[in-house]
Amino acid sequence: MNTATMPGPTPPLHSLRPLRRRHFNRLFAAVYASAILSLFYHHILKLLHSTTLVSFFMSFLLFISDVVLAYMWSTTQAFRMNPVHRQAFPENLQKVLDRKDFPAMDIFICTADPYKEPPINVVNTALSVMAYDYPTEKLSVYVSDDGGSELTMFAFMEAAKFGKQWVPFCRENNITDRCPDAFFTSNYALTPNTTEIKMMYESMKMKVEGAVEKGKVNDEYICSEEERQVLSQYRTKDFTRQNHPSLIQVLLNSKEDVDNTGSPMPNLIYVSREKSTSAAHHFKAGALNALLRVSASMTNSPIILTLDCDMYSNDPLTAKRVLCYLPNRSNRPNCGYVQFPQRYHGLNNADIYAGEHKRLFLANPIGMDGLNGPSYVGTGCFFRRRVFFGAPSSFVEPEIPDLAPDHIVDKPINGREVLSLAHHVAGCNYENWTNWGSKIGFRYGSLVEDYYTGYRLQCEGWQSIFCDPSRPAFLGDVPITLIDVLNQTKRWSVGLLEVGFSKYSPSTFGVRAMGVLMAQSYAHYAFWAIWCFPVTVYAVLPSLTLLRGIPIFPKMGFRYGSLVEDYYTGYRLQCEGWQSIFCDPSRPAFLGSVPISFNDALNQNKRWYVGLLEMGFCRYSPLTFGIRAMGILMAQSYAYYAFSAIWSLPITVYAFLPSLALLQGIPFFLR
Ligand SMILES: O=c1ccn([C@@H]2O[C@H](COP(=O)(O)OP(=O)(O)O[C@H]3O[C@H](CO)[C@@H](O)[C@H](O)[C@H]3O)[C@@H](O)[C@H]2O)c(=O)[nH]1
Ligand SMILES: [Mn+2]
Repeated sequence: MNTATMPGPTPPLHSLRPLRRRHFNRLFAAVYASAILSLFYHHILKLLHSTTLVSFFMSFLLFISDVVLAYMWSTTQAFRMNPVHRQAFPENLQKVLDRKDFPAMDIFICTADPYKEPPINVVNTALSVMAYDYPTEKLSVYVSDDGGSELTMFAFMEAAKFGKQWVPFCRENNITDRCPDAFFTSNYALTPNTTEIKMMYESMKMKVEGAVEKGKVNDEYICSEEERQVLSQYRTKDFTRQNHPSLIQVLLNSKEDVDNTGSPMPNLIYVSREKSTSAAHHFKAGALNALLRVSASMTNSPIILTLDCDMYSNDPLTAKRVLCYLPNRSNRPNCGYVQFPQRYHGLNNADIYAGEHKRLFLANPIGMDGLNGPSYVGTGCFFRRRVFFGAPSSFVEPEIPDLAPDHIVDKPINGREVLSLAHHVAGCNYENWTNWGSKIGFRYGSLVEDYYTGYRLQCEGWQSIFCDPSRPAFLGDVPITLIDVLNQTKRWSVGLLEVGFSKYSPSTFGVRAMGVLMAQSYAHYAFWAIWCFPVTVYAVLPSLTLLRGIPIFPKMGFRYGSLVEDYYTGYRLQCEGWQSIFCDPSRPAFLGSVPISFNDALNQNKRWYVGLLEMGFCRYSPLTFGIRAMGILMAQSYAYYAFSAIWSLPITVYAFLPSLALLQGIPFFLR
């Protein structure tokens, strides 16, 4: 029975708390902005007063560098204006929603190359989500294989068998690490049960890795005529990864397949979209759009999770956590997706290479979450299927009505009718003359389809939510070799610049569509690559100018002397070892005039004090340099003057504090 219909207060599903530091951040931004303005004032003076071409050029480079730095700083401020902290309470879900009313979920896992992305890891990712703490018959896992490889297909045929043991094993033993590899490398309890399942896992792993090593599936591993037929599709003439027909295989069907306890299994569907060297395939965005359509023809679940093949689920509660927000339970009426941060396993604690991208994936999203919601980062993101079909208020109809997000599929997923539609929509020419990639689905036009798609969705008016539970929901691999990191950085920079300089640039189109602060956040990423300019200039220019003896930074006045040149000069002479004599005859040898107006006296005092303090705190301070140079007594005499300004502290305190204390009745002096 659904308790939500019973009277009484419903327990909260989530909470939202703005962080107190936002006040400080705003104040700091104001102060910092004025400092930047005065820096620019200095720069402009410097430019106007430069005498030679070389010094003008240097000043100009520094000026441009600082302009870039200031611009990037200004974009980061959008993240700091209103950071928020969110919490979900999945434990309250059962009081609000009956398990049978949980929405179905389609989970998309992309893989592209069996050699760079070992199939056994992809299988681990898939198993970790198939074992979600969620009604299994409502989960459908779709694997997109852009590598078009029999190795991946074989790995998933094995995974379908192993899953029938693994899913109930996790459920019955209430395992938290539902990614098999993570579980077997953790400190798990050794029972006959775990030893048995570990052996099954190891045997699957051996077969899959053995096949990858050989580059083809061994005949002895193929256990049925059906499997042989499936694999033979990859062995036809002219079959290459860039050129092959669409391959769709229902490996598990929740209506028919049961696990070893008799409970239904999730759907598991392998998809390798049609590829042809003459048709654009749009990389991952293309793969995701093919999955959007294939899944629409088979299950059409209202909620979609996208995952990179290396990002396994680290928390079985995640799907339930999402229900605390989606489809319509958040404070955001147009919430289109819930983004979890990218977290990684296998980094050392200090993460000395900053591979975790904490700013990108943790610090900045809480700032965007306080505005209209975080950007989409390609993985660990739960979407409402509806977001891919136009703005919240204007639905864009797909060309086949059966692909629309509200269409209910009531035919068996491995029936002829469904499969023929699925193959049709997985075709490489299917998207020609349609809205896919522009108004429908994941957007084409940038190498970073995730950023671009999230950006365009938010421009349409969709909002999002950032969900960062203390136990990471997903864990992925971080690139560890220099070449991989460079490649990734290059791909990201180019992709982001493509958006920055397109007609949908955040600084033009974006500002109008989503307001200044959100647009600034997106601009921060779009123009991420321009950091390289100031970084290069500041890395190289100072050393070059030093070699040429050209001063480029403003001079600090007090280094060169003191306002009280008399005191300072005498002091330095005595430090050098000169001595002196005091002569005070009874008739004054000289007479001067004394300042008599209050203002003149104040001015003189101020000048003296500042000059003396300059001395007291410079590197020739009587307290340090002086003691070594002239002995303690002489140094003390000079220190007496150098620090004469600090009299002001006790004088002020003794002037005010006793009266204040008296007024407040606080006893102050000894009785
Ligand atoms: O033609 C392609 C290329 C890639 N992929 C898959 O896309 C995912 C991400 O690709 P990867 O090479 O690992 O890129 P990363 O830079 O590590 O990924 C980050 O950046 C990508 C581009 O912005 C996003 O798609 C990812 O979600 C995000 O994690 C992987 O699962 C690939 O298998 C495909 O399916 N088809
Ligand atoms: Mn990756």
